[in-house]
Amino acid sequence: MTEPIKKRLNYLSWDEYFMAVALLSAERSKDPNTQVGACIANRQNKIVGVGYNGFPIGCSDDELPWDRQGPFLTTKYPYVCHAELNAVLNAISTDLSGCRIYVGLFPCNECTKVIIQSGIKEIVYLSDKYRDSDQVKAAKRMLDLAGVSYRRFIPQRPEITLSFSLD
Ligand SMILES: O=c1ccn([C@H]2C[C@H](O)[C@@H](COP(=O)(O)O)O2)c(=O)[nH]1
Ligand SMILES: [Zn+2]
Repeated sequence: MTEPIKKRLNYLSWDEYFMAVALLSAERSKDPNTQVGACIANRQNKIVGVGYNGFPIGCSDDELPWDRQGPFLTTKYPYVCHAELNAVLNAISTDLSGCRIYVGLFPCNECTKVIIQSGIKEIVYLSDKYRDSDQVKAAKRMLDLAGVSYRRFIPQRPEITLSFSLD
């Protein structure tokens, strides 16, 4: 008798899958300093929205600045749409009740307002590199008040490799 073929065991967990989609989406970003991606999953573990940070539709990447410093209007900050905002706006529904959002970077206060208002109930993040900023402090204050939970994604593997080779 031949042994039955066993299922593959090295498959991605849901958390790994959605975080990987967020990180892949971030690869679309043209921000030279920080590329952020976001992936929204619903209660059935279906992806309902993805996004990354970039300038608004119709606003040429060649016209607007990517600078971080200098007078406000000469920097990227007044112009760039954040990944979480884009993911919510790209979502298939405006009602994201009970959904989770996977993000490469802890959301700022403005994204947090969008996340709360959309009905998203959990944030799973990778980096919290701006944890000491007022924006992130304000974000956490609002999330705590609104009962939106957040947890850091703790990788169980160092990387996921994708290959475009056919064989
Ligand atoms: O909630 C957030 C916060 C920031 N971003 C984007 C906006 C910018 O493109 C970069 C941050 O640039 P720094 O050079 O690190 O200041 O990240 C976002 O998408 N979501
Ligand atoms: Zn933001």
